Amino acid sequence: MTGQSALPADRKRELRAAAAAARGKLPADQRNALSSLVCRHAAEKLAGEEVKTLLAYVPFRSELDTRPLIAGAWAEGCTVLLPRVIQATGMMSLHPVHSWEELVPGAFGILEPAADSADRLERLPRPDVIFVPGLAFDRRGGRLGYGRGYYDRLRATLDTEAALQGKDPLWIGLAFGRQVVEEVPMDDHDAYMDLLITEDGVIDCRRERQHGI
Ligand SMILES: Nc1nc2c(c(=O)[nH]1)N(C=O)[C@@H](CNc1ccc(C(=O)N[C@@H](CCC(=O)O)C(=O)O)cc1)CN2
Ligand SMILES: Nc1ncnc2c1ncn2[C@@H]1O[C@H](COP(=O)(O)OP(=O)(O)OP(=O)(O)O)[C@@H](O)[C@H]1O
Repeated sequence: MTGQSALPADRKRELRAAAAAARGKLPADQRNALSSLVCRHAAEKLAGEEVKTLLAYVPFRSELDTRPLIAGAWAEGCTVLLPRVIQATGMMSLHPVHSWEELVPGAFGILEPAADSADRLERLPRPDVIFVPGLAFDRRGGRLGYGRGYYDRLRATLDTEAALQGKDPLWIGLAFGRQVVEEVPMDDHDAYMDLLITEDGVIDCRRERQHGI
């Protein structure tokens, strides 16, 4: 990693580049092995939580491969929602997906539900769990994404709805252990994770924040 600059925006940019490079250096076979470990920890966590609906993401570039987690959720009869990026507004719409065949390459080449996918979040049960991608995380639940704020905006939207419905989804960051850093610089709008899952297991970020560690 390079030395710290004074401004959070500069530090984020530096960390983004370093984290993307570190993740990209993982050979594919290791990435697959670590991904299945992370997915196994995540599935175990879900089994204990009575999850009916979850929001997942389909990996791109050298991201952790979440596909075993999605396939496992289908097998368990969970409703799996996947996001579709709406570039014009910076928002994401959420759609139930039942098979890989329903996906098409969308913005940034990420596999997403097709644009004409009928169901939207408004008419759906809210996700009980949200799996969040990221370039880097810290143990307190700090997260660094690609810098477009999609998940921060989703959080803001869901928080407004939660105030009406009284139900908060569990936010879970998924990452390789090498993506966990000492501290991610966080702005006011940045959403903290509740849990972070790596190949080493589950980190309760809420507890880490409470105990100031
Ligand atoms: N698998 C997956 N799906 C996801 C996300 C993710 O991180 N992973 N996102 C999480 O938010 C959203 C997509 N966000 C993205 C934001 C920026 C870039 C991107 O290519 N950025 C340029 C930086 C320059 C620029 O801003 O154009 C780059 O990285 O080269 C890609 C995806 C929604 N879906
Ligand atoms: N709730 C929000 N409403 C409007 N704009 C927001 C909101 N949250 C974040 N933004 C904007 O999004 C931009 C990117 O934020 P940030 O650098 O934290 O992205 P990120 O979390 O790394 O990216 P991503 O979530 O796409 O992976 C910032 O310019 C920020 O002002």
